[in-house]
Amino acid sequence: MQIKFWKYQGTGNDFVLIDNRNNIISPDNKKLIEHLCHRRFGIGADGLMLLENAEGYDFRMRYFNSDGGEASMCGNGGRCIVAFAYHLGIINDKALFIAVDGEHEALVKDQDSFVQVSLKMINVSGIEKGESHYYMNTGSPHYVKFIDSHANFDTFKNGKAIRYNERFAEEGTNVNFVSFNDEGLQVSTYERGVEDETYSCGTGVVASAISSGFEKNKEHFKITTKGGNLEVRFERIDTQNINNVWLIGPATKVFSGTVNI
Ligand SMILES: N[C@@H](CCC[C@H](N)C(=O)O)C(=O)O
Repeated sequence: MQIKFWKYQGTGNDFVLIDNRNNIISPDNKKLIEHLCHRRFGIGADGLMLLENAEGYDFRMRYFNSDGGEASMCGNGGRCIVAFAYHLGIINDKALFIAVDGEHEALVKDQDSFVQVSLKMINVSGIEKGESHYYMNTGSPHYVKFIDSHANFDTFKNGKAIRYNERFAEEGTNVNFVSFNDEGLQVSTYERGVEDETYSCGTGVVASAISSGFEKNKEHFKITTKGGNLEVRFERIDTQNINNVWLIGPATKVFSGTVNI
């Protein structure tokens, strides 16, 4: 059987998108999802998303890491699926959708070669502050560590060591490294479920901005990632509660095609 797919990327975090409103793919088919994301034997992506019907919402987002496992929230994926819904004509300049972590609003600005998507993320609470790290859930779990510079820094090696340490080995965590520059922040991320450094991670950039906000007493950051630039805004209620979190950046359709499944 052949199915149609679309490939999108948001600051280099890349995804296979499938319009699953007619249930053409079973979300339980882990092997197939892993195969479609494989960079040698499949289409190749950090993750796969199914756009599905959801009563009371424009659509449901189901996100899978490239290992085929249904994962927690993906911020860049959220921005890309909003662009996908816009290109399919499901939404105009606004969206309200449901994902694994709850409902999300989004705003769309068409820039011809890409779509600028502002995505409202969940409120963040229960923030852990350690000697040299922050740990929080921004839709997905994120460990954030500040480093002096990204020059010659090995995100894969250092990220993997934290992701597989005694505390995180079983459940996994995403690991972000943050350095400050004149523009704002530079962030690199090791992602669980991809088990590699990705070019960008939306929920990771949000966790990095919230952590940096405590250090710099700010509520708005411009962020550089390996795959491009993002912006994060939020409102700090107190040391444990962050509300009105927005992740803003480009989402681009790369190509579409059909694949045998
Ligand atoms: N790339 C994502 C995060 C995807 C989920 C993560 N790998 C996990 O399993 O926690 C993003 O842009 O937020």
